[in-house]
Amino acid sequence: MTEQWHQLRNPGLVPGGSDPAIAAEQATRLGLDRWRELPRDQAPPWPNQTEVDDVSTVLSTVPPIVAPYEVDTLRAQLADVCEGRAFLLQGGDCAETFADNTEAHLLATARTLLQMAVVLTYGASLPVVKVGRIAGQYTKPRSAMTDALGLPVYRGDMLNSLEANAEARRVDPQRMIRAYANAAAAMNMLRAYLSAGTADLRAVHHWNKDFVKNSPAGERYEAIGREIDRALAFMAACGVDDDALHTVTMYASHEALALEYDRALTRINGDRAFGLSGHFLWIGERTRRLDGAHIDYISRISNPIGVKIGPTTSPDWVLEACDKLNPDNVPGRLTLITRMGNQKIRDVLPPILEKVHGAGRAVIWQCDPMHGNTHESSNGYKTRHFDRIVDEVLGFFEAHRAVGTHPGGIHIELTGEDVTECIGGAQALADEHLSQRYETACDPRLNTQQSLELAFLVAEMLRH
Ligand SMILES: O=C[C@H](O)[C@H](O)COP(=O)(O)O
Ligand SMILES: C=C(OP(=O)(O)O)C(=O)O
Ligand SMILES: [Mn+2]
Repeated sequence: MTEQWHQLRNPGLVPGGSDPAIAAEQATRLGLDRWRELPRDQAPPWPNQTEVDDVSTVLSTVPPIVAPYEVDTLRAQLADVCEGRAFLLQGGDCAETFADNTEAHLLATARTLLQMAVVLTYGASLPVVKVGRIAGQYTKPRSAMTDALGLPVYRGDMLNSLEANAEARRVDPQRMIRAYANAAAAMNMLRAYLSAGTADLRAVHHWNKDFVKNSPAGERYEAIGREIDRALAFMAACGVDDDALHTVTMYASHEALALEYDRALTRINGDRAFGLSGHFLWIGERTRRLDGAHIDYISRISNPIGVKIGPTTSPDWVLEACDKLNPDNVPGRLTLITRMGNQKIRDVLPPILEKVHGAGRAVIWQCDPMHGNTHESSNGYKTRHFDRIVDEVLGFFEAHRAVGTHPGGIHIELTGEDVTECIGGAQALADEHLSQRYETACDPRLNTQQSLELAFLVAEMLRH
């Protein structure tokens, strides 16, 4: 067993790793707390700093949610995405909640992602790296500080409660402990199920065949379904019975917004810091100022990281972000998640791609077709139209084709349940259906059928 193996799997065994004085000195050297002095958008209105510090102390000694070697493995797989040899599928709830952190909900999300991944693998003829918005997606940046009732806005279960009264909306530091416990339990369950045959490729394809059979738009997807069938039969005939067909790795990601939480779950390994609250952490559109706290924190951890970029992003800003977040130009380190809106992507994205590609920067380009396409329905629901979502992905592919860059992946808000939150799709959901099952704690998600339909459409785009 090599020294390196030991260090990666046993952070506590790193010489000095469990000594608080040495850990503090290393943290200072790595600048892990510099963010505390910087401007910070969307800072939680903590009622009591002493309580935040006490909770942080507790979280700084617990076993982390993920392990450093997993984080490094994901970074290596994302290097393949960056270099055009793989595709990245990321998805899950906009806001996970403690109440919905159930076996059924987690498995439904995982199952939907796996179903989408099989279709995309076939469409791209490339491996698909699977990352959930899962096991820790418990914070939300908001556009307004109060809601329609005049109450302090809901900021995600890690910070306050969705319940509509002033006391529930008070930000409570103890919720970080509950978030940790929920994330740890979710990660534990996912690891167990996904390594135990639940994710068997044939079973997943079988679920997809059910979708094709039952979807009103099934005919359109039948051809791809049949081709996958043939490919599986061919592999079986050749005697391929690899572990890869039976087990799956799903990585966990969330927005790094409550920096106290992510910092407390940061561990030092050798001379590197790892944010071990999740494998992949991203910074949102509302908190990406380059001189701000969020960008500073994330610049100092070794994880693969993402930054959302909206329609006002300039090519120069992106180059500066690359300098700051990936100065060594390591492939797989930085994912830029474009969320421009279907009406803007074709204008805003190409000049960014040209500049960044021209400068030789290693970047994964991922399309979030959700956050630029939100509107209010005629009956007052926050919703998204399936056609606009598909059109933004199409615009993303067109831009990459024109510039010659790799459309690396998609980032989707979805659930494996039959909710009615986004309109359109083969089920033809319309405004009047939204009230039937509108369950999201924040943004509208694609339901199972809409998610699979999107996967089939993206597979078609990948093939042509
Ligand atoms: O998930 C993203 C943001 O948190 C969300 O879109 C903000 O929603 P709001 O505009 O309702 O605050
Ligand atoms: C907050 C989110 O997105 P954005 O930062 O792109 O608005 C999100 O992904 O839920
Ligand atoms: Mn969202």
